[in-house]
Amino acid sequence: ADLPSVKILATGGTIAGTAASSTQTTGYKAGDLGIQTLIEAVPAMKDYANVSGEQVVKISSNNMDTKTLLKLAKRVNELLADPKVDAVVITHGTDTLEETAYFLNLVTKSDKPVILVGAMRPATAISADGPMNLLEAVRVASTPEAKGKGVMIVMNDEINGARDVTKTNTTNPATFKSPELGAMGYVSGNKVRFYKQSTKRHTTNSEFDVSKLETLPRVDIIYSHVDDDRIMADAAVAAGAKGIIHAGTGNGSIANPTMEGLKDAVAKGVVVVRSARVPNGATTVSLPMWTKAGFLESDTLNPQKARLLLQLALTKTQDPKEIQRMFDQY
Ligand SMILES: NC(=O)C[C@H](N)C(=O)O
Repeated sequence: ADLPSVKILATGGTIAGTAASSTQTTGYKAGDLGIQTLIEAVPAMKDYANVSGEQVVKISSNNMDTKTLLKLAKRVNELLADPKVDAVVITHGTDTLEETAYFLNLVTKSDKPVILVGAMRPATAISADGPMNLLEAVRVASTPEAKGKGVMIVMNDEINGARDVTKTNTTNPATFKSPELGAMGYVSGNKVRFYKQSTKRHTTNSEFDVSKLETLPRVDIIYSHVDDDRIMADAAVAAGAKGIIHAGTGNGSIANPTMEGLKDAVAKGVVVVRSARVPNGATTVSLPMWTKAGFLESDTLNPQKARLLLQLALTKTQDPKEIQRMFDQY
């Protein structure tokens, strides 16, 4: 009775996936099972928390969209404003798990724990990873130390911070890692152990607010490559993009023809941010002409997270200096 109250919001994903046989680990139906079935599969959760569930959507997370992100964020804020709710756990597909986690890290108005969890094997598989992951997510959510650390992903015995975590393997259960910057903690045996946390702004220290938003500005990602040209930049502008994230080669480098397209985009009022297709390291100014062109830099945010930050930034300002400040702080 004295245990914390944890609300589990379910969105679908492989953790709720079903396949025809116990050996099938690809080609299954993601998001098939409802939240009640997931809760019933892990009775041990009641040793750590009073859990209750709520189904938000039932999707495979490759289909996540702005509408659902905003709906989820608003519901999380509503629940955490309730003194009877101590923490929220969100079950989610792994494909875009890092994006939803980072988005919530920026817009959650509470220091109560918000933990995202998924699975790489469907619920019907031998050695399905979902039930243990869910138990560990609830355990972390119920730990007093989890408060105020920002949104986290708990999977495969690791606690990773929303800002630095990324999916690193297409099929392996040990897929969520914070390369180089490292995990925040472990769920190890009977202990939840924390070692570090991000110094970046998040949750109660964030300036972003979704409470009055119905949509977000369009921001496209351009992935650079050998033989790159300006066609994607022109297409983004034609589609009405208010921002472009350039996933550059190396330290956010840009091919000359693409550079021309992006310069024209800036001239039309589009905010261009240099990120990188390289998984580690901060994007810094390596050529003065990129600064002169008005391009901003994403720091260590990968392109998909830089996109979300730019979308939120554009709900507040168009001023490149202000937006660069945000990239430096979040
Ligand atoms: N492992 C998974 O959850 C993958 C699935 N396609 C999803 O993101 O919903």
